[in-house]
Amino acid sequence: MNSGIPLHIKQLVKQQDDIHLGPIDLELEPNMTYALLGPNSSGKSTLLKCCMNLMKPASGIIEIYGRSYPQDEHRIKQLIAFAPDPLEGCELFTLGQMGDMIAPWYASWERSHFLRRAEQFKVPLDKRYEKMSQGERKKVALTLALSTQAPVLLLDEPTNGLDINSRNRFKEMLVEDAERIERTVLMTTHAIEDIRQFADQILLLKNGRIEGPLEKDRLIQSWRRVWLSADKLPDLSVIPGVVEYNGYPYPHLITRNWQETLDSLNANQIPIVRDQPLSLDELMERLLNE
Ligand SMILES: Nc1ncnc2c1ncn2[C@@H]1O[C@H](COP(=O)(O)OP(=O)(O)OP(=O)(O)O)[C@@H](O)[C@H]1O
Repeated sequence: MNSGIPLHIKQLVKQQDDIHLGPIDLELEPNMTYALLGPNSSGKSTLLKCCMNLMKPASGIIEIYGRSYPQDEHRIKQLIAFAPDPLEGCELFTLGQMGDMIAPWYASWERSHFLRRAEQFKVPLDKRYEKMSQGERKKVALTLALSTQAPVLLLDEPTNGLDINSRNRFKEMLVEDAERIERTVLMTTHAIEDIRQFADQILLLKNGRIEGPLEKDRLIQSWRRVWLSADKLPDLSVIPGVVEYNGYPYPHLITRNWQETLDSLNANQIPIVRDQPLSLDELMERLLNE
């Protein structure tokens, strides 16, 4: 069992082409899955690569269980695994060969586990990466990363290109692993289904800064669309939590703090006709655009 913070980013700054990341401060807890969301080209993959020391930040410190680059690189590489999108420099190798190359890095690598993952994904061990489809390539990256059994897992758009069966197998693998090993997962994604199925916490990368972690279930409870009686409309300035009000065709508001809004509507004797949570899709869009 490792002690300390699985991934701790302190004051990271990175300039990459036309994007500027940072300063970023972030602490990830054990046994949590974090979904890192952000617009295209906002720097999500760049941040993951910095965590693997595949890209160097201009400044800042990245610690994995208290160990930092460059002095602890060897030990860190046993604690963290990365499924990039795509795997670079692997065109001529097969999954079997890549497994053999990676295995010595990880004390926790088990060949039987690796073979079972490959079988579950139905990805061939002897086909060269360059000849694989996009989905097969994704399964190679996931098989390798999961087989390390490392306590910190970085996944770049893990379900992008996966067929329905593979997606379900991937979910089963994460659940199965979570029952056996302590693992913190940080995944970038644009897929609402990934957020729904996998994420405990949401991280938003906006304008180079991280917002969050935001607890997914709490967000779902807090954000709500509320329809009001047209007879008695509120003075919105006195209702806390309201982020939007629309009078047509039926008066309704959107709140980011349902409990506070509810209490205030009740206190002001404003009748609620109906209320419902936002869809995850709308919720994430609003968070990203806020
Ligand atoms: N290998 C590279 N060489 C040069 N520039 C790169 C490279 N990879 C990414 N960039 C640049 O870094 C910036 C951030 O890209 P990054 O891939 O980190 O964004 P992202 O948020 O993961 O995007 P997406 O959601 O589209 O995958 C972009 O401006 C991109 O052009």
